[in-house]
Amino acid sequence: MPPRPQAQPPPSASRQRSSSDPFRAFLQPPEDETPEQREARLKREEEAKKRSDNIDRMLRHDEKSRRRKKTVKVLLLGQSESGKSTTLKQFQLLHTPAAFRQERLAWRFVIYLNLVRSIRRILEAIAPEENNGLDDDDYGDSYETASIIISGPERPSSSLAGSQPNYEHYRRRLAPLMDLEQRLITVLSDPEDNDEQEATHLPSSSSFPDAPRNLQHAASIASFHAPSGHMIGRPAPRITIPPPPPLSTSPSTSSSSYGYSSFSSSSHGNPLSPTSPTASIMSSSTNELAVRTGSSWRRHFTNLGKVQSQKTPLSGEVEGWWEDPNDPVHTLNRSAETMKELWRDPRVRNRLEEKQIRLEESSGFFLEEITRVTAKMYFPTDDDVLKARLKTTGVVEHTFSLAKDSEWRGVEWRIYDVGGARNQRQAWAPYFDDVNAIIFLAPISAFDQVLAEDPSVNRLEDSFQLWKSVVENKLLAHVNIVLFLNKIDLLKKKLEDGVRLQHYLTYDHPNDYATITHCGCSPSSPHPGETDPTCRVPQPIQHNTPEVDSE
Ligand SMILES: Nc1nc2c(ncn2[C@@H]2O[C@H](COP(=O)(O)OP(=O)(O)OP(=O)(O)O)[C@@H](O)[C@H]2O)c(=O)[nH]1
Ligand SMILES: [Mg+2]
Repeated sequence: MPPRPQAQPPPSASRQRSSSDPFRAFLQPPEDETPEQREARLKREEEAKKRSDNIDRMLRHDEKSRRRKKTVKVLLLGQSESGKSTTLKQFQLLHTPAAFRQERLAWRFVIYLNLVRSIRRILEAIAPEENNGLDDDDYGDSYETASIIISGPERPSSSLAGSQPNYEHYRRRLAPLMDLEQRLITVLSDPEDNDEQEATHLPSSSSFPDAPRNLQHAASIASFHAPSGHMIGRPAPRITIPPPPPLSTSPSTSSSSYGYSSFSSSSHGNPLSPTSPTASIMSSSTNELAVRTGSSWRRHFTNLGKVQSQKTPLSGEVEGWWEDPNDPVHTLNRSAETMKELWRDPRVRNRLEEKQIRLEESSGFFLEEITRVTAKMYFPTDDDVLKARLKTTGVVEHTFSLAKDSEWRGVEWRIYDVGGARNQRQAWAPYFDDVNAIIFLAPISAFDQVLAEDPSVNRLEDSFQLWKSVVENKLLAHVNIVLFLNKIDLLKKKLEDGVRLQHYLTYDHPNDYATITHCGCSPSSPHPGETDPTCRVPQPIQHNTPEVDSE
């Protein structure tokens, strides 16, 4: 009889355990197991353990990747120029700073265009009445930005009232900038782009066109991009929710002096998908330069940045863009002194004040930085990029993770930035179905402004109606909605400058920032007027009320 294996417990003990653990007894080796049988059994057990360990490992891996793939989808909503793209840029700067900085140089042309457009707006404002609007045929409407102010009866007037700025002097000397504007638009627009084919590059600075293109070119780009009249044209009064497009999971890549005054959140989440597969930059002479859905505009910019950043301004070894005689920086540099003279001219300032044009509320930031921005080796700072204005059309997606934050580690954040102009809002609805959170931006400084796309509508009124449509939308009943009251710096400045809220709202309280920001607004009641009947939005002038319709 073969000897029992040493590790074999005595039958009595085995029987004892078996009374409490039936599987144990079942797994016990037979009492008469031979050494060969034992060796084979141990081998089988070892293989089974390996298989089991593999399965465990796979399960652990699946669980990890399941956790890693957890996605939080955030939609940025709000009217045009409310600050959605700026908020997105702030997210990018915070969480993907390397990618943000890689694109900085490419923003140079956008900043130039912002500056040149501000100069054009000033020239339009100081032009003699019969000449007002420069060449209207060429330069389009004058209400392209949010800086249009509703007439208020008591604007402070200056002792310079009546004295005329020397329009002809400025017009002649700044004429090259007016040409440059169109050249910049041409460079930033992509004539090859269409709805079927993404354009993939922008010309480098050396291929900057020498002569301004016919303005119809830019306009035709804009209209070319208008699918069924949706993207361009008069505002759509209602938003109807089309059936959700197929799920898209493709990610695209794409703080500052700004701040938010307060936020309230209401708890009221499924897959989002871009509405248009195409992307590009588009513009027209009558509209702001706009960026379209998707990633290719960023690719344009990144490529442009790469081309130029090979010639780093610090290396001193290779030529920089400033050595290219066709680079727009030279025209800007030559015109810098005249631009500064224009911007500092008290008669000009007075005329802007009379016409209630506040360039600082749109792309006018760079007027304060003319020397730096027009320097030959100008390299945009983070803050410059944050302030640069590029209107969004369609939906732009940005993906990032909070790697260092343990609580959110492994979670993918997807932020969707939409165009906020009225004719862009129909692109929002397909995203309602699958979003986890909405950040709604309301620029509270806009009480004395009208919509660029419809000058009969007060911007604050539009923001309220839009907010109401969003919070009342049934599809968003379970979505976390955060309200950012934005542009508080501009509100403060406006109030300090003596602009009175009561000229625009039914309001009977002191005209100071603290009182105004607390009047009738609370997290539970974000609509002024609900808690204080003396503080409410003015009755709308006849206009198309923006609505988000879930039918
Ligand atoms: N002063 C000030 N300017 C701001 C603030 N937030 C945004 N801006 C500026 O307002 C302008 C419009 O901001 P965007 O972020 O482009 O607005 P948007 O909501 O994306 O607009 P659309 O793309 O047209 O829908 C830009 O020039 C920003 O730099 C703010 O808090 N204060
Ligand atoms: Mg935008």
